[in-house]
Amino acid sequence: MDAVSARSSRVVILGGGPGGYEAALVAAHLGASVTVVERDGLGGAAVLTDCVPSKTLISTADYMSDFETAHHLGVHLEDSEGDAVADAVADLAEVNRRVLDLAAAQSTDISARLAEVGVRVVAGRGALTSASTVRVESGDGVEHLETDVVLLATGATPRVMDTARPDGERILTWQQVYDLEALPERLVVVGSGVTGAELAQAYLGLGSDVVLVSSRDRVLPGEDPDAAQVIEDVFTKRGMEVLGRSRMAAVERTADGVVVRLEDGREVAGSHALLAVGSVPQTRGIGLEEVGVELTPSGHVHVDRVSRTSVRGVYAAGDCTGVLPLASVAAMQGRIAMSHALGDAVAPLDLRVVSANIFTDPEIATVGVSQKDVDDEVVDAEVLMLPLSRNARAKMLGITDGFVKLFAQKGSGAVVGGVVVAPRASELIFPVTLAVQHRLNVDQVAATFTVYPSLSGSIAEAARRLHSTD
Ligand SMILES: Cc1cc2nc3c(=O)[nH]c(=O)nc-3n(C[C@H](O)[C@H](O)[C@H](O)COP(=O)(O)OP(=O)(O)OC[C@H]3O[C@@H](n4cnc5c(N)ncnc54)[C@H](O)[C@@H]3O)c2cc1C
Ligand SMILES: NC(=O)c1ccc[n+]([C@@H]2O[C@H](COP(=O)([O-])OP(=O)(O)OC[C@H]3O[C@@H](n4cnc5c(N)ncnc54)[C@H](O)[C@@H]3O)[C@@H](O)[C@H]2O)c1
Repeated sequence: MDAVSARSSRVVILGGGPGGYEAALVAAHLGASVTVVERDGLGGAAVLTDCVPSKTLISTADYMSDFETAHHLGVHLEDSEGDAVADAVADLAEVNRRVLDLAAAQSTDISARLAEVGVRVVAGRGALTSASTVRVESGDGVEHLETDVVLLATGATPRVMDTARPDGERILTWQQVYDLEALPERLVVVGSGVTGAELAQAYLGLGSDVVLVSSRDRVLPGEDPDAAQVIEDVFTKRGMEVLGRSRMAAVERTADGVVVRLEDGREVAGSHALLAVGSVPQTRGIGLEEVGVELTPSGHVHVDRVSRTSVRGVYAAGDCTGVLPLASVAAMQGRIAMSHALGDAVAPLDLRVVSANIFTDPEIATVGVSQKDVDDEVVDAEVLMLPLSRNARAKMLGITDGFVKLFAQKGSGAVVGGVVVAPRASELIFPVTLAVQHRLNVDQVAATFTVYPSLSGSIAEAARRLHSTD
């Protein structure tokens, strides 16, 4: 499609999360007439209930943990009488108000940006009636939108088990915790994936007693094993009870709280339970199968690397595709879809260069190939891991847990991946991402100046130690 036809094209996007709204911006920029149909609010689950709220909550928990480590740096907190102050106290109602206000403000900013570029937003639930017609049900009735291009960006929703039904009061999904007025006394978090690990540590930092029910051998299965070990050690060191190899069978209300029944018969009592047992894509009941859009056995929309579905003119992006459930990937898939559909230059999605971060304390940031790829001999790489405890800046900052790990291709020395476990690892991973994306070798990274003293000095040092003398 040339630029003229892009200008006369109509695009309808189902879902206003990062997959949907980033695509809308690109399509509007290319001159298309764009409508976003959104059921719950612009920004999607990412902004309203998942990514943004959890990271805002974690910011408060991180701030609180600084008080705990203050004495290591020679700081003692006293009240006006000169008596030692034992604890900082989080007012959860206030914290949650801040979380929800910030999410709402972010959603408003997205609305303003879409309005600025002329995108029409329809509040309602959309469904396909053909590859070129979308039916929208809203408070105002039913509308049928004719279109040339459809983008499905309907996201995912928390998985609910029949034996553990959330009630919004004591048994909660991660989307329901922001209505709590007081801190749970004893929170049982079920599921030790990224969502469970991040929120378990957040509530521990805020002052709850936390039990983490993990069905696997260790927390954060699927992540770098060295990084996951550091995080599990930090969890237990700070007083979290981690129950490994413990699969939840059911969660029930009791007179004054909840009981989590494990498959092996054990019971874990708590004041509240937080279910973090995964998500399901929102792809059912919206006409996809009827129109011929192919779904995978898990219910995700099957897409190729330019976000095409099995039906011409219908694209999909984000968590409904299950490609890699990250806001950044959803946004990239959405942008790629629109560039492809509207005839602009486009490079297919490249997952090898996605950087991701787990917002525990310390954070875990990763990019490129993984330890598993190396162990499984998918990639022939040298691995170098450098603990941060020997870094001068880390000592000054009181950082005891964490490391930098680099993967360098044997022979060429090209940096093909890395892991950083550190406070603000999300910021520190960027130089490694640059190296991976632009195929810099370890000598190029090592020869780049770093500030002294700095945590990033350990990245250059790791590269230096990977220098090959063959
Ligand atoms: C607790 C948690 C924390 C996370 N933290 C991070 C993080 O720190 N960084 C990161 O990169 N990723 C994070 N993620 C992942 C990230 O939130 C998702 O990858 C992202 O939301 C996917 O965006 P999306 O556009 O596909 O879908 P969503 O953000 O889910 O948006 C989809 C939207 O579509 C709407 N919708 C659905 N069906 C219809 C319909 N039929 N008609 C109209 N509208 C519809 C929904 O109402 C929703 O608003 C986190 C996830 C969770 C669960
Ligand atoms: N910081 C971030 O970027 C961030 C944060 C949260 C989520 N995410 C994205 O969302 C994806 C999904 O993460 P998630 O943690 O929500 O889901 P997940 O599916 O990765 O983890 C769910 C965990 O619950 C466990 N589980 C399932 N049933 C159980 C049971 N009955 N008892 C005990 N444990 C049980 C599973 O074994 C699994 O480890 C991540 O891979 C990531 O891409 C990203």
